[in-house]
Amino acid sequence: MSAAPKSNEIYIERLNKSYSQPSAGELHYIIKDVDLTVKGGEFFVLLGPSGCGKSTLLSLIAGFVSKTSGEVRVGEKEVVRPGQDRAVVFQQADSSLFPWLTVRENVEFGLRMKRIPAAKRKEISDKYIAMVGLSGHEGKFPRELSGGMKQRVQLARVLSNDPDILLMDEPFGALDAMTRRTMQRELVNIWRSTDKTVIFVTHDIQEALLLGGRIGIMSAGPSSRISHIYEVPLSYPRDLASPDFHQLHGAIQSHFEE
Ligand SMILES: Nc1ncnc2c1ncn2[C@@H]1O[C@H](COP(=O)(O)OP(=O)(O)OP(=O)(O)O)[C@@H](O)[C@H]1O
Repeated sequence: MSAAPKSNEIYIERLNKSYSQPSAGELHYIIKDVDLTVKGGEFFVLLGPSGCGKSTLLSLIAGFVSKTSGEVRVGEKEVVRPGQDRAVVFQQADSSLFPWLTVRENVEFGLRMKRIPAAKRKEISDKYIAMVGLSGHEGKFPRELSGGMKQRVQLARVLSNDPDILLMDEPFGALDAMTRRTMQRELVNIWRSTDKTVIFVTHDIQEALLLGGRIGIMSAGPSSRISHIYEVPLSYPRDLASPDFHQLHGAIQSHFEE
């Protein structure tokens, strides 16, 4: 008898998403026949050119958009709507933080909704605010924070809700290079200290190689699919200057030059 699927595993089978094109009156496939299994606790990167359908695939897993056909399951459950088991981190923290709430109030928002008592809320928010390096900034409002700090608040809020799965859509795309590197390091540390499954969308090969245990290459759309999956046999923290890193970078780059 096979074991039941873990609640933080993601199964995608023959997944299609199409929109009808008003002019042609025919179906326009954004993604077509996508098959993917992401194991529990895995850090999986979706890499592809702009407009290929990465965000669409992530939104299908999040339950924000409905599929045209095929299957998306988390553990044994079919995804039909957003759920507390899956949290999404977007590129722009501005659109997800409440401007009238402080850092701590933003981080505790979901806990308050779940009616967690104040002392427990504080314990949890303290932990994640410290984890993302924002201790001492608890009383500030989003307008008083830099872009990188706002992104950390978003991450702390998502983590404090303790989702099994983190869906991240180019979360560091708007940050300057130095902050981005810091956030990448912190994310890897956080992921390694938990059992969370991460799906991370990017179009940056270097970022994919710094973070991912596996990297799924999405072909250019329309009718995009995952054309190749790379295993990344490099230990963390990844060394940008190592020959293995360089060699994998070149191999992945070649997919986008064909
Ligand atoms: N609601 C919609 N109706 C019609 N087409 C859509 C809709 N949403 C997305 N698309 C199209 O789907 C395609 C994929 O978009 P998506 O945002 O998933 O790509 P992406 O790979 O995440 O791009 P980027 O890296 O630029 O963010 C694009 O051609 C986009 O125009």
